[in-house]
Parts: sequence; structure tokens; C-alpha cells
Amino acid sequence: MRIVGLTGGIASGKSTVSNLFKANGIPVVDADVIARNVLKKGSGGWKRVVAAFGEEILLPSREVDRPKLGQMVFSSDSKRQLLNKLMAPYISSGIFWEILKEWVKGAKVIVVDIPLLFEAKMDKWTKPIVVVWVSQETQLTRLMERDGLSEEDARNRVMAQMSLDLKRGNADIVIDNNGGLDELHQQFDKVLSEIRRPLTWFEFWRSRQGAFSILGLVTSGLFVCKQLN
Ligand SMILES: CC(C)(COP(=O)(O)OP(=O)(O)OC[C@H]1O[C@@H](n2cnc3c(N)ncnc32)[C@H](O)[C@@H]1O)[C@@H](O)C(=O)NCCC(=O)NCCS
Ligand SMILES: Nc1ncnc2c1ncn2[C@@H]1O[C@H](COP(=O)(O)OP(=O)(O)OP(=O)(O)O)[C@@H](O)[C@H]1O
Repeated sequence: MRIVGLTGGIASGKSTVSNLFKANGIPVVDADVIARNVLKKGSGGWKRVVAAFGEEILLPSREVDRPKLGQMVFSSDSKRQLLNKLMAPYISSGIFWEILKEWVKGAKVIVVDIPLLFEAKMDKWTKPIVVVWVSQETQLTRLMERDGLSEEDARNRVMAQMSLDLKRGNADIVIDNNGGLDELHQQFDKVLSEIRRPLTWFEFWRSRQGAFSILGLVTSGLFVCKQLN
């Protein structure tokens, strides 16, 4: 199985690109969706986060007030590190199970959309790594427009992540998303043909089909040995 890493910065266009993958029949594991489930009322992650940050982060419904928690953690490095530490084990195991589900279904190529792929050192598990890159100016403009944030709040969120230029330097494939959607689609078509190229042997053995082939080979090998004895 080929596990493609999709990353970038906040509001650089990862979800826009991952929707294109889905529209082309490639399964996508989305770390933001997994992280949202980790904070669902009553879950293990919710309990740990509420114990650490206090009930002031809860709405009257006792769901986490996400904008309030966001405001807290994106303006304080220590609070953000604490939240990351509490949530990381749940997020990584959630990603693992989602990948396993796709493996069981027999997927040959999957995309994992992880905003903090490099920061969380998960880049070693994915190949190729696709970085959706924009200039900081475009990033701030799109972030402020999409989430209705002030410039200060938008800057805090951008600064909470590794710089997009550094991420670009560690990418196998870069999508420059500063232009319009037409330009993005043109680049995406090239990326799609790149990630659909035939699997390497390593990727094949890691797929469900490969594992069954190994099982078949071992079983027939054992059968032949038994016949010879
Ligand atoms: C702080 C929270 C509650 C704010 O929620 P909100 O709905 O406003 O934002 P949302 O979850 O949609 O995230 C938007 C983007 O923010 C960025 N982001 C989220 N968490 C972090 C973080 N800890 N550090 C840096 N950037 C982050 C990502 O680019 C993400 O795509 C939420 O982001 C959260 O639970 N973060 C911690 C979990 C995490 O690390 N998520 C990233 C998945 S790898
Ligand atoms: N090429 C483009 N032209 C114009 N707008 C775009 C383009 N690509 C993305 N956008 C817009 O920019 C905003 C951010 O894009 P998107 O939500 O895909 O980013 P993201 O990287 O997934 O963000 P997050 O890290 O917050 O999840 C959205 O409002 C989206 O519609």
C-alpha cells in the first residue's frame, strides 16, 4: 500500500486538495476529523483535556468550546504543547486504525491529510509527501476570510506551525496554491498521475494483496515440503 502524506500550513488548501483526491476515488484519512472525534463529549480525550484546562473550556452543552480553546492554545506555546501532549496518543492511534481499515478494504493508494505531519514526526511513515504551499500573505488573507479571524489571531495560528517554506524544502511534491482554482486543478492532475504510478515491490508487499501473496507462497511452500518428506 502506498501511504501518501498530504500536509501544508493552516488554510494553505489541504482540504481543497484532499477533496480532489476523494473525487478521484482515492481514500483520504483526515487527521483534523480524527482530532475532532478525540474531543467528543465524554470520550477519553475529552476527559483528559477538561481535567487539564478546566470546565471553562466547555459550552453549556458540555461540548468543548472549540473557538475558546483555540484562542487559548494559539496564543500560548505552553498551553498548545500541553494540548498536543494530551491529544497526540489518541490522534496517532486514530490515524493508525483508519489506515488499517483502508488496508482491510484492499486500498492500494491512500492519502493521509495531517497538518502537523513534520511537527509530529510522522513524515517517516509516508511517501511521497505532498506539501500544499502558499505565500504567508495568501495564507493570512485566506485564513482571515474563511474563519473570520482578526489579523493578530490569524498570525498566531500561522506562527504556531513550522514555516511553510521549511515544509516545502522537505517535500517530494509541491503544489503551489497561490493561484486560482483552475491552476490548482492543473497541478493536481500531474500529482494524481504521479501517485497512481505502479506500486514499488515494498508498497506491494505492504498491501493486503501483497500480504495474501506472501501467505499463499508460505502455505504452498510448506505443502511442497510436507509432500517431499
Ligand atoms: C485547538 C482546536 C480545538 C481549535 O479548533 P478549531 O475548530 O478552531 O480548528 P481546527 O481543528 O479545524 O484546526 C484548523 C487548523 O489549525 C491547525 N492546528 C490545529 N491544531 C494545531 C496545533 N496543535 N498546532 C498547530 N496548528 C494546529 C491545523 O492546520 C488545522 O488544520 C483544535 O485545532 C484542536 O483540537 N487542536 C489540537 C489537535 C491537533 O493537533 N490537531 C491537528 C491534527 S494533526
Ligand atoms: N486556489 C485557491 N483559490 C482561492 N481560494 C482557495 C484556493 N485554495 C483554497 N482556497 C480557499 O482557502 C481557504 C483555505 O483552504 P482549505 O480549507 O482547503 O485549507 P486547509 O489547509 O485545509 O486549512 P486547515 O489547515 O485550516 O484545515 C478555503 O476558504 C478555500 O476555499
